[in-house]
Amino acid sequence: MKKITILGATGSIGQQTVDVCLHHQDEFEVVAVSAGKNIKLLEETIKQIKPKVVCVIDEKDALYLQEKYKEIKCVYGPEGLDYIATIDEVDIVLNAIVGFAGLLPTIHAIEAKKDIALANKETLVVAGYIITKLVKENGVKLLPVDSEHSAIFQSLQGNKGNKIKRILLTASGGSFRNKTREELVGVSVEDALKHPNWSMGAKITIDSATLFNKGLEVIEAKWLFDVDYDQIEVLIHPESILHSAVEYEDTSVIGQMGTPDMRLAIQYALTYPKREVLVNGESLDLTKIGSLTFIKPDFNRFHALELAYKAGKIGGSLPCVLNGANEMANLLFREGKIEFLQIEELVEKAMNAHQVIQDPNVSQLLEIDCWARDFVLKEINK
Ligand SMILES: NC(=O)C1=CN([C@@H]2O[C@H](COP(=O)(O)OP(=O)(O)OC[C@H]3O[C@@H](n4cnc5c(N)ncnc54)[C@H](OP(=O)(O)O)[C@@H]3O)[C@@H](O)[C@H]2O)C=CC1
Ligand SMILES: CC(=O)[C@@H](O)[C@H](O)COP(=O)(O)O
Ligand SMILES: [Mn+2]
Repeated sequence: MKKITILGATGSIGQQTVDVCLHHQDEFEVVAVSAGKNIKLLEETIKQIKPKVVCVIDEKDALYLQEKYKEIKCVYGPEGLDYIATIDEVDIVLNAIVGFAGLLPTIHAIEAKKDIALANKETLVVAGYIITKLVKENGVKLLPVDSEHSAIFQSLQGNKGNKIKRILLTASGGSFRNKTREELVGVSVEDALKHPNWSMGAKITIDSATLFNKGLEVIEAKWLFDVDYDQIEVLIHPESILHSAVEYEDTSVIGQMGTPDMRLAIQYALTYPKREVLVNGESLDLTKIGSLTFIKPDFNRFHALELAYKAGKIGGSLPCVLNGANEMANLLFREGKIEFLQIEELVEKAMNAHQVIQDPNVSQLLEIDCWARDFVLKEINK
């Protein structure tokens, strides 16, 4: 029986993880779950999976839950997250928290020698050099959940010792993939939230539309697979069927295809190296799809992608600035306070205003993240 903590259990990935675990109750026991503020969904989740421990953001929610569910231990805040990320009996922590908030629990879980199934890509973007070092030192597994990185990971199986020539990282192009840059002026939040192929949380859906999601994934791939940035090629692939691929030295390209269903990537991270039945999984019918399209992204149209390559190549504290500024700008757009194209403008301004620090430690990263968010807020209030 594998014992699991799910961080961010009330989110899109979190709920799909719950679904996977419910379908494999003979194999997985969910010991602990965390939520943010969605207490109603957390209560439904508690009834389904009966965890021993739950964590929420606010003390008042923890007190409410503790009163109602006396058999469960209810904790809260950053200390609560650290607690459930490090419970003795837990084998693997699936981190599906959105944003920078996922960093510290990942670090603490690794230090407590837990394997990590990582959906929270922001962890690797801001602290890839710290995380990969900790993973080695603590002898734990870091298993990708992000669909592209799961595809790459799957394409690497059976090829130990063979050098990667290139990674082909596919991108749907997001909600506005058919619009020119001029047509992006004045686009609505509602339209930006309509992803063509995936149903996901709001932040990542906006990131897909700006292509910051793909930019974050480029940096995520660099750390997960130990490649140089010029070995990572992004391809716009509107059908989202080839989830990514690896080219080897002999020019053979091995990829992973499937219908867009995150439960596969989640399940593979939890059952690796075994493959199991994906309950209600839809088989891919290539004859229905007919043809697959691949287009080289134009950096002028998808400027966010260019910014992410720049941040990744310069490295140090710059990816943390890109991430923090993007998180704030993404939120301001969703709140109707800025225009869509201002997201990348604000991120670029923050990057330009920042004095890069090489190898920042965790407390420096916390400060830099705050600085980048404040910078964006000050810019829009000028
Ligand atoms: N959704 C997808 O298909 C994919 C997502 N990912 C990545 O997975 C991560 C999660 O994405 P997704 O599931 O879409 O996001 P959601 O917004 O749907 O869920 C986020 C989860 O994190 C919780 N949360 C939010 N803020 C905090 C905080 N400050 N402290 C603690 N918990 C918090 C939320 O709680 P609550 O809602 O209760 O407030 C919720 O449980 C992201 O990093 C994303 O990039 C990667 C690939 C695909
Ligand atoms: C499902 C998943 O992994 C997302 O990160 C997805 O990749 C988003 O689609 P885009 O390719 O549009 O960014
Ligand atoms: Mn992805």
